Amino acid sequence: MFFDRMDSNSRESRLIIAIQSQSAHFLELRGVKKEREVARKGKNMEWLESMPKVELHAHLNGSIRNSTLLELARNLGDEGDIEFSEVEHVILKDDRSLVEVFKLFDLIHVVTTDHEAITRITKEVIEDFASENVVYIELRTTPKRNDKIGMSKRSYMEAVMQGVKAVTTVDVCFSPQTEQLTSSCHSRPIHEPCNDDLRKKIYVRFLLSIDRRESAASAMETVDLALGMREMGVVGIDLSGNPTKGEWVTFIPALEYARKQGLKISLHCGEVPNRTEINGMLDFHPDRVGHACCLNDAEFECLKTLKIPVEICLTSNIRTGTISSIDIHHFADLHRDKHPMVLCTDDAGVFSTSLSGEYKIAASTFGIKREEVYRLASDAVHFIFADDGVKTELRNTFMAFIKQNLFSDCDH
Ligand SMILES: CC(C)=CCNc1ncnc2c1ncn2[C@@H]1O[C@H](COP(=O)(O)O)[C@@H](O)[C@H]1O
Ligand SMILES: [Zn+2]
Repeated sequence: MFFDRMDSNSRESRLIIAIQSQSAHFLELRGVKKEREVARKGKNMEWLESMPKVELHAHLNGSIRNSTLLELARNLGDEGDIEFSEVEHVILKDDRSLVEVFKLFDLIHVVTTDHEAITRITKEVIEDFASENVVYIELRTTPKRNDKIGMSKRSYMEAVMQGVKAVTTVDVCFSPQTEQLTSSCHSRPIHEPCNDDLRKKIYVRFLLSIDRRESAASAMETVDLALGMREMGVVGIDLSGNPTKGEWVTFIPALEYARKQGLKISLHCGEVPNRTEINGMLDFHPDRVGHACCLNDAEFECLKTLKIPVEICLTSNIRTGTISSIDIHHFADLHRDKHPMVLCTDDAGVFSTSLSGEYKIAASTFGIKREEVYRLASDAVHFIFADDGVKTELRNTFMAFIKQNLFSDCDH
């Protein structure tokens, strides 16, 4: 009953879906075997947990804890709003195709889209990332309107901000304005892993997402909202959603307006082999792209020439079959060419992963040495959308960590 919105409306999208589901079984088997291998190799890599990390591609609702999702669904079931037994297996299923992932998102949104739930999810997601030493995160979320419960895009975002303020287990710096004044922000160094007595600290910034199913006017509303929330840490706009729906050209006016007003732009690019769209997006020259999986040789060369930083989401790509096997992932090519890129989770809850886990997979699959992993993690600071003050502090954090861990006995 939640899946009505998932109908595929074009011949092209039906074809893509058919191809992907045909190969899904084979890929799943291959994927599971590979994942086990990677987990075995990555066993002694706890140091990745304590390494400071920067997360630049995390969808708020995709990062929800499984336990929270189940609890919220059960509550709605108790109130008679949904049939819990119908949705439980959808939540608990582990391997999902691209189509199934978007079905799950529709379900997640039914369960999470009220102010209280959004506040809770935001708080938990920030705490979870901070607990694995993520020191800077750009969380992205799609502001939603639901007239039935009096939710506007603005009140949705206010609920998100309440969640940021509700975090108690770590220090959160989220507003460029108040950061200058708050003693716990710029004046105090970020938690050093060798000193567990210090409270952890995390910088939080937001990208507002435009869902590909939205209209041009609705996208413009999101951009206006983002512009009005810059003092609350909104730094950019993301275009995301089911890549077989909608057309990216619909959103060009809103994205151009956002850019003109000083917001940064990240686009989900090349999740499916849509040549016109991939080329259009590269021509637009966004500040970053997510995924960049289905680029042909010429497009890949163009990406490299333009030096557009790529948000790489290994587990997401493998789980959804966007990339058939981890060892042919374009991470290796980009890494070899020193192309700007950053490892990210995409949807840590939906894909049961973590940022440390993504580094673990990259290090063990592609044989990257510890010093090189440190470089990869610290280079991410170049591509963040926050201001230079934050960049400087993050650079110092990484330098201190690397010094301590390469030249001392602090045991990790
Ligand atoms: C199947 C597949 C390739 C998934 C992985 N990558 C994704 N691609 C495009 N949009 C996404 C992806 N993961 C999450 N989203 C977007 O983020 C939303 C969830 O977070 P939020 O409600 O914006 O807080 C989803 O509904 C979707 O619009
Ligand atoms: Zn994404």
